[in-house]
Amino acid sequence: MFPTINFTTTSAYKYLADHFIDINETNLKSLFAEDDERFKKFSILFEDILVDFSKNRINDTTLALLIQLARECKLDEAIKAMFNGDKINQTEGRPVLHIALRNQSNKAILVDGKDVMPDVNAVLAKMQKFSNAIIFEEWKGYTGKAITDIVNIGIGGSDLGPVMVTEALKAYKTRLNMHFVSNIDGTHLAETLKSVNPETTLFLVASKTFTTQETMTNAHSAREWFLNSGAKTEDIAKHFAALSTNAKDVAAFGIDTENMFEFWDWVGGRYSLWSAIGLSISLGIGFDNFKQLLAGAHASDQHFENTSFEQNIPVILGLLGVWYINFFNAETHAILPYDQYLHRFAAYFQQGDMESNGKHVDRNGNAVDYETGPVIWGEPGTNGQHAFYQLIHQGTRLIPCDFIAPAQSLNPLGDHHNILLSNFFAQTEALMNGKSEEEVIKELKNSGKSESQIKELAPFKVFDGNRPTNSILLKKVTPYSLGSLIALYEHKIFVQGVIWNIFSFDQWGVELGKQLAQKIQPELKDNQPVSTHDSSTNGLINLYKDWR
Ligand SMILES: O=P(O)(O)OC[C@H]1O[C@@H](O)[C@@H](O)[C@@H](O)[C@@H]1O
Repeated sequence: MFPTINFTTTSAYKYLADHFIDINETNLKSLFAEDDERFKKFSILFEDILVDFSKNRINDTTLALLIQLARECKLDEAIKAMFNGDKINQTEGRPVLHIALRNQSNKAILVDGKDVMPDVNAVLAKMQKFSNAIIFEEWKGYTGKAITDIVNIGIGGSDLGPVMVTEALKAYKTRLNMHFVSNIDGTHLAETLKSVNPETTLFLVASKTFTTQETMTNAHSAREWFLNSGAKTEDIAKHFAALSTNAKDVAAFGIDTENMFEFWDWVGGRYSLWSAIGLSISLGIGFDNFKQLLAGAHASDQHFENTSFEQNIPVILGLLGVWYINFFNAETHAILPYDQYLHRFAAYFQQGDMESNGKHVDRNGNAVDYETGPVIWGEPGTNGQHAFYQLIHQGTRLIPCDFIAPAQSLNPLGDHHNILLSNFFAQTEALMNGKSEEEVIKELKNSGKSESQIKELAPFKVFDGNRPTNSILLKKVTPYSLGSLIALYEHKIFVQGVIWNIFSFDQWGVELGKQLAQKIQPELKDNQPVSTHDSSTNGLINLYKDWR
């Protein structure tokens, strides 16, 4: 296991703390003015993805110190440990091997002395065969009709990845209509079932554990709906498949284990879209495109594993995050894709990042005395511009943002893409440069305002600027480039977890609410008032009982 180091005790941290005082007084604009090479120096081209991090509040010294910090925290050893299959998810005693799921090199990866690749490849082959049978209409429903609709029932990692990717790659869609049901709110399933026909619908019950309450409740209700439509129990085999690590419970549910697509406990839920959980992706965009997604992610894995820290995108992005969170006290990080297809990208990484790095104890079990994972949020541009960008431009908080855009549109339509991209370029420029009082006054004068009006209005129109952004420009959103992009973000989260000395691959924080809900559920069966909770919880439950 790689060593546990409190990053605030490293020499790099101390140098960074001093250096921060200088940078905090330096303006990004002047950093650009001083250095013609800044863009060249602070951007990385990786295949068809350009990551421009030059509009960050850094100079050569900052970057060198951040990299020293990574070295002192033994990031190199941590990366090796993950790729080696060491049990780095220590609190659950498991390795972390989503990289094996997309290991196109087929190099052996050992878990407890056994190469996992033959099993990974066998499930991929099964997914290919199944996807093709459904897409090309060899597989028929119980009345002999081809499948037209897929309903994926899952939540968290068994939902967000497939939703995000099938939306992002809609332009590559097969003939199948995709639906995703996650919420335990009956509305989600009921509304979905209104639009599908039991004879032509395939349900994928996606759950790593196959015990998640929301998913199992939705799956049982879907089965009941199917059987109520006139189908028989033996017809379930044609209309239900399971994506899970839990063969026993899959069989108990009544799903033929022939229709079970397996994965393993070394795949974290929020890192599972590359596994059998990706079956909905493979059905939605075709297996060859799913393979391309894996290939793109594999390229990023190799980049992460083999590139020097100075040129390593996840390392740089991760360290920049640490710089803002731990030195500038930034609390949030916005992900802003200028691509409608990527509209669930930020939502996906809310789980990816916040469930991974929302931790308050270090790897020794001690409470940390520094901040860890940020709040991740975002919406696609330009919608965000007309909603919350006001706060990013003129609010009191520092919000580092990632701007993401493709150079080529998948729907070239008049001048739309140039307009979209002009906004993409303009926003980061505006956030960096801001608008000085002088400029504002000049502008107001030119618009014919009086001296007193100018004096009155000017303060509201000033933009401080100096607000940091990354620009990620993709040539085009393809299965391959999307796979690469997702994996770069995954590894960024890993880098930050190592610096913060926390376990990024467990998620104990989701358990308490689940436990309490299980205690409360039986109390809701009758109309007797409850008194076993605090007065607020009692009051709410009792009013609910009155009102329902
Ligand atoms: O895939 P299953 O096991 O249904 O879990 C679904 C989700 O449950 C949550 O409570 C978390 O643990 C997530 O990490 C997970 O993705």
